[in-house]
Formats: sequence, C-alpha cells, structure tokens
Amino acid sequence: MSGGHVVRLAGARVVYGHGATAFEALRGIDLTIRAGELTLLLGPSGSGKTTLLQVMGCLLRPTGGEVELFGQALAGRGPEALAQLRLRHVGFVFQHYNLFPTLRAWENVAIALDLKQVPRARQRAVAGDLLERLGLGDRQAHFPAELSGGQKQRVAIARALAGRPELLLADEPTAALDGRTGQEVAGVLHALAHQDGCAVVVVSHDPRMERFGDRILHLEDGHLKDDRRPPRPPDPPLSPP
Ligand SMILES: Nc1ncnc2c1ncn2[C@@H]1O[C@H](COP(=O)(O)OP(=O)(O)OP(=O)(O)O)[C@@H](O)[C@H]1O
Repeated sequence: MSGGHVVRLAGARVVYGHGATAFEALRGIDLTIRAGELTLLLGPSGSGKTTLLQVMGCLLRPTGGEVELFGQALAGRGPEALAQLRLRHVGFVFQHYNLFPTLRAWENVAIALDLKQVPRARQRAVAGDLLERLGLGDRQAHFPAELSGGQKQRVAIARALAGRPELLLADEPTAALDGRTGQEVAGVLHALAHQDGCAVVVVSHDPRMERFGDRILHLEDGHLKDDRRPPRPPDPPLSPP
C-alpha cells in the first residue's frame, strides 16, 4: 500500500475469541479514508461498525490484513508506538460524551491538552478558543451536569480537537440527542471535514446523519456492502446559531 491517504485497510479481519467460541467480526475489509470528507458508516447492530472504528483508531490490532495510517504500516508496531500515533493524529467522540463530571467544560478540554504537553498556563486559553469555536464561549465554566446533551457533545468534540487530529472518529455521536441538536452536532462534524480538512468517520444508526455523509458505507456481517454519494451534501456553518 502507498501513502497519501489518512487510513487504508487491506483485507482487514478481526476475530474475537478462540476455538469453538471464535467469532469473525470483520471479514476482509478494503477501505480508504480520505482527508476533507465525512464518511458515514451504517449497518445493523453487531455488523462490526465499532470494531472497524477501533481498528482505524489503532485501539484494536486486526487479526489479519494490513492497516496504514498516514502512509505508515502499523504491522509490527508495539502498543507504545500505537498509543503515540493515536495521541498525535486521532480524536475520538463517543455517544455518551465520556466527560469528567467533576471538571468544568474547559477543564475537560484541558485534560487532552495536558496529554499533548501544552503548557498549563496556555491550556485555559486554548480550551477557551476551542469551546468558543464550537459555540460554547459562555459555557466554559459549567460542569457537564449543567449542560444540555448537545452542549456536552460539543465539549467532547472540542476535547477531541485539542490534539489537532487529522482523523476524527465518532461512534454514534448523535444517538442520545434530539433531532435538532443531533443535526447541529452533525453539522459541526461535517464542517470539520470541509473547513479544516479533517478526515471524519461517523458510525451511526441515525438516518438524519445521511445527508451529512460525503460517502456512505454499509457494513453487514463484517463485510462492506457499497459506497455511494448522496446527490448534494450540505455546507452548514461550524457554529450552531
Ligand atoms: N470483545 C469482544 N469479544 C467477543 N465478541 C465481540 C467483542 N466485541 C464485539 N464482539 C462481537 O463482534 C460483533 C461486532 O461488534 P461491534 O460492536 O463491532 O458491532 P456494531 O456494528 O458496532 O454493533 P452496535 O451497533 O450494536 O454497536 C458483534 O457480534 C459482537 O457481539
């Protein structure tokens, strides 16, 4: 495989368990993820979507096949090298936000800046800029319990962006949100791909996400089914109104 793409998988397989209980969750995935696009990954429960996201994010080493991140093959790299790759290049967003309840919004973002070794004196300002950008300038000192679901998810996106990732992986980011808020969060993710050139991959059951996908991939029983483009992707502003 050659470089130039954010992620490339060739014949990627994942088998969970051993012997009689072995289960093949991914059965030979060939896939390229490009910068500047939102790739939407759809599929029924148990089809392997989260497993595929974990392989792309170096959280899970495939049982077989090849994975390349930024043109670098992952085979043979140890856990520490994979952790460094993740830290430098990949941001994660989850359905349930995974915010620390005892930390304020800006502190939840600053945690990620700490890992990136941004000096402590700068962290508040950088976290503030990120939250401002996501429309949360006036919510920086709030605790998660004082924020709406959409605001919590935007804090989680700000935290994922703290490391300036080239690859943003989101697992059901709108599943816990109502329609309008889900659309706003989807618009933020879409804008990150289009305005910042990030490669964004979103796993979703949510049909409302479809219009935000530049590419739509369908996973069934560990196989990729097809790849189609909707006729006209929207171009919403980054900050919700
Ligand atoms: N750690 C594990 N050990 C054994 N089997 C697992 C493990 N993780 C996932 N699986 C199985 O692998 C298959 C794919 O799981 P995965 O979580 O990737 O699916 P999914 O498409 O994300 O599902 P959902 O939409 O329900 O989250 C499922 O059948 C699941 O039961």
